[in-house]
Amino acid sequence: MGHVSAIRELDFRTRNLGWVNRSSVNDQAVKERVQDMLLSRLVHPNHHSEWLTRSIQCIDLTTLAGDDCPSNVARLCSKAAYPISTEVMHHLGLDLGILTTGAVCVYPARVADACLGLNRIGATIPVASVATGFPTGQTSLAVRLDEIKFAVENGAKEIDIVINRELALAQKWKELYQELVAMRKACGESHMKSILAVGELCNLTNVYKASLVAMMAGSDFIKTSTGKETVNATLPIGLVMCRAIRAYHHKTGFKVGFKPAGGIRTSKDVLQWMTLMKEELGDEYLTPHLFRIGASALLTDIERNLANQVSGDYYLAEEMPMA
Ligand SMILES: O=C[C@H](O)COP(=O)(O)O
Repeated sequence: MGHVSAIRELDFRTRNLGWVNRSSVNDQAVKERVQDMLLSRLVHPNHHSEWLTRSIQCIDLTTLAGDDCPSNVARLCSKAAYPISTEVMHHLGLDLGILTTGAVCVYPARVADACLGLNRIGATIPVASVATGFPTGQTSLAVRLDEIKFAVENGAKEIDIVINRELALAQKWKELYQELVAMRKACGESHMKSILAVGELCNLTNVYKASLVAMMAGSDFIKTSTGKETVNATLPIGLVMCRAIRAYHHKTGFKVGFKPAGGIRTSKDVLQWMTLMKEELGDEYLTPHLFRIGASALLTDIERNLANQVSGDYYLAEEMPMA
């Protein structure tokens, strides 16, 4: 059962603020679990190519710059549709066109350009839009909801909203839940990915509580960061969010996806994040309907690593096509 369609029938019966208020996180145990994972659970080098290729399908290929324009968004769309070179695809035994990124992610004003860019090359990759005053969310709720509607009307199938940090820091979980329910409604048929901006939530207990509230309000994904905070996606924070996803699934039966984002730039980073997903949530969470990686520069590094497997040469980032 899909979370989005189900939530309408639910009448929000999954809201359980008592559970939120009672929750707490043991920081030391989180640290030890992550250290153990990094020491003993990482992917064997023989499987790196396979895992890196798999990771490409989970990337939300992102551009969120003040100077974004139709031409760089069109290039992003081509890169999303053809993420690695023909030569590397051939070496991996893959047909051209079969491997794409999970989505392209842009500002609301660039959604129409992204839809056009993808249509022109016949790609059916979803367009994700950030919204609700990204990255800070510092505007009225009415304006934040209008921005969601604008992105949806322009063709965004996924909306990456930011939560109201003030409400989370003040422990106003009911008010945060109500805002998120309003955002969920504004998203309509489009998926809602809720960005917690974890680097601004002060502690891991707040990260866990905000994760629960976002899921109770109907988020399809919970996402770590905007990429604009001082602290973005870290493995301890990711572990806490994965545990919240697991607990929520056990209690309600809903599987919510996870999107680490911000500062994920290397193949080594992505292999660590994939290990976390596999260890904490299982293989099913290594697929694009439950796992996305928000990244602007990661794909180039993956491409360099895959090209190295083919030729034995190590290329500079600028030597990669459309890097
Ligand atoms: O949601 C995606 C992030 O904004 C991307 O962050 P990044 O530029 O650090 O990869």
